[in-house]
Amino acid sequence: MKFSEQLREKCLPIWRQNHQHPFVTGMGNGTLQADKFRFYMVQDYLYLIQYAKVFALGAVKADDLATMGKFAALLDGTLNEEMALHRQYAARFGITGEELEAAQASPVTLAYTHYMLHAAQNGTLADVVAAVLPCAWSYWEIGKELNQIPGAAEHELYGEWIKMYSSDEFGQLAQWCIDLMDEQAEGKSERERARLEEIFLNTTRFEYLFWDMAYNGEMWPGDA
Ligand SMILES: Cc1ncc(CO)c(N)n1
Repeated sequence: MKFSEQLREKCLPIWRQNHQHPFVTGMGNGTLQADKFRFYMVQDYLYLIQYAKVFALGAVKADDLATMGKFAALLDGTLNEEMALHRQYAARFGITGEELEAAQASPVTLAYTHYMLHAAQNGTLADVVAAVLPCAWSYWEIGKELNQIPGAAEHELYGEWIKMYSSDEFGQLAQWCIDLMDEQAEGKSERERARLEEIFLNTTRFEYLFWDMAYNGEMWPGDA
């Protein structure tokens, strides 16, 4: 079994919980309240700013030009395509790009992004990939699953989200991360593989916490 398959298998219970989270199922059947999505969109924008930096660290840690170029493409895709979706949604909610950028990160957004940056900054290229893989892979799977629901991709609010994450373009980037994980795990010691598993497990858990934080509008104590 490929290393990436082993990772996914080990996290399967949480992986399934991510797919079944009411935020996710609510986007699929259109019942998610718009204010929950608005909260998510702002937090996800802040998340993506830091996530983009993890891709930049991937370029720093790569030791061949092809891999550097791919991380540069992932960085560009995040800042200029994925975040353009968020900026469009924000405009519909009456929020400007500047307001988005200046928003306050929630405890979970901060913990998740700092965890990824810490793993990437202190680790090898394999650690960088293990940190970002659940993000790209689970969004692609969720996007494809929601896209199967008749009419979901045409929903006036959630349709664009579903189209973006189920797209072939997003899927190709996710697949590239999966393949790079397998390539990087080859020849690594048991100890190193265990560390990669731990990082993958933790960011998979953070994906769940992120959906939950968005669903419940969780902010800092004392903040609305
Ligand atoms: C929290 C989170 N995980 C993954 C993605 C996919 O890029 C995203 N936009 N947000």
